Order: sequence, then structure tokens, then C-alpha cells
Amino acid sequence: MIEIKNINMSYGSDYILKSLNYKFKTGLIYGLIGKNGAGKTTLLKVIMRLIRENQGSIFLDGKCVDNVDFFKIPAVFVSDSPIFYSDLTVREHLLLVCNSQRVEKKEAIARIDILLDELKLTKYKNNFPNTLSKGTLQRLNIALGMIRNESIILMDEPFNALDPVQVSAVETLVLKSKKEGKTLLISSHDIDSLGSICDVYLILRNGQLLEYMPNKLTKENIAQIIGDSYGD
Ligand SMILES: Nc1ncnc2c1ncn2[C@@H]1O[C@H](COP(=O)(O)OP(=O)(O)OP(=O)(O)O)[C@@H](O)[C@H]1O
Repeated sequence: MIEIKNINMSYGSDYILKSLNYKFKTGLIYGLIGKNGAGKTTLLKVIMRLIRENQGSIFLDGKCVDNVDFFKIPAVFVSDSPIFYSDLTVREHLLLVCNSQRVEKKEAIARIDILLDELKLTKYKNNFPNTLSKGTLQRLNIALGMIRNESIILMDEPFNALDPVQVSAVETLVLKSKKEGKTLLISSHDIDSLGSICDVYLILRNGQLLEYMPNKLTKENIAQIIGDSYGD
């Protein structure tokens, strides 16, 4: 469970997040929507404690994590600007994460094989990052988050650079995580994908979160809510 309590965040004098309060329900998929620059990445980073200059508090699974080190945050963050090790293969990247999580080797290998298959990465398992396309690197990025067994998953633009087949593979993986009882918060401009997997839309506008049910909103409605300033 994620709870945001009275979060204010500014870069300089402009407040990006304004007195934000929101309590996420466990086991749902939330789609975070907003115009460019609305503050979606900022919000995800505040929740993950990658940004700490905010006022207010973040609770994960009922525990305040305001002062918890990023590496100990009980959540996964799939960033929109990942960094890879040039001298590690796809499989070695995943083994490294499992090792850091102290996952037993046999279990790690089994988990990695399943995830490589789900994200259509098996044939690239011995490739180094500099030999991979953008879409394949994005799937590796997603795999590096999903290999961790956390109940809270935050994703920033996970569908970027993916072709429709790969988008569908990621959607399936997200829905599988939901079935396992996980809570997901996914920031994306891909309204079609969000619409097919999300239980709740959260529209970030003027520093505030507005909650909507996806089946009640069309793309046109969303553009209207996001505001005349969409695309500024
Ligand atoms: N480190 C920073 N220093 C100063 N301003 C920043 C910094 N990071 C982000 N901003 C500004 O904060 C605002 C929110 O940025 P953020 O990246 O959170 O928006 P976003 O909703 O994720 O945008 P997009 O849809 O374009 O990815 C933007 O106006 C951006 O220019």
C-alpha cells in the first residue's frame, strides 16, 4: 500500500506538487496521466525517496519511508532513464539484481528464465547492452525491476520505444503482477495501453491528483481534463 500525506514539492519557487494526499488501494493498477512537465516523474521519485526535498510524508506498506535509504525502499522503480553496465550481458544484469537481493542461485535462474521468456528477451540473454535496440533495452529495464519480488511497483513510461507486440507482453506482465496482489503505479502518455490495464486513472494537474474510473473517460475527456495547456 502507498500513502501520500500532504506532499509539497518545488524546484525553486514553482510548486510542482501541492498539498498532495492520496491513499492507494492494495492490488490495483493506477495509471498516472498528465501533460508534459505536470510532475509525474517528480511524484514517482518522491515516493521512491530519490527526491527528498519535499514537505510531507510517504508511507509504504504502512511504514513511513521519509528517511529510508533508496536501496531499502520496499518498492520497485522502473525509471524512464535507465543506466546499464556495458560489460554485463542481459542475463548477468538480472543475476546481479538477484544476487543483491540475496535470492538463492537456483531460484534466481528459474525466475530469470521465466521473465526473459515473458518479455521476449530469451534470444538476447547473452547480448551486451550496446548490441541491443531501444525497445529491447527498455524490456531489459522493465525486467530489472520486475525480477525483484516487491509488492509495490512504480513505472515511468514503460511503453516507450516498444512495438505493439512488446507493449502487449508488458501489459500481460503488469496484469500478472496485479493477480499476484501487487500494487502498480504507471506513468504513461499511452492512454490506449493504460485504458486496457488500469483500474484507476490519476490525472496530475496543477499539482493535484484527480481520480477517475477509466471506463468513464474517453481520450477526448482526458485531453479536456488535462487542460487547455496540454502540450505547452
Ligand atoms: N531537477 C530539476 N530542476 C529543476 N526543475 C526540474 C527538475 N526536474 C524537473 N523539473 C521541472 O519540473 C516540472 C515537472 O517535471 P517532471 O519531469 O516531473 O514532469 P513529467 O510530468 O514527468 O513530464 P513528462 O511528461 O514530460 O515526462 C517540469 O517543469 C520540469 O522542467
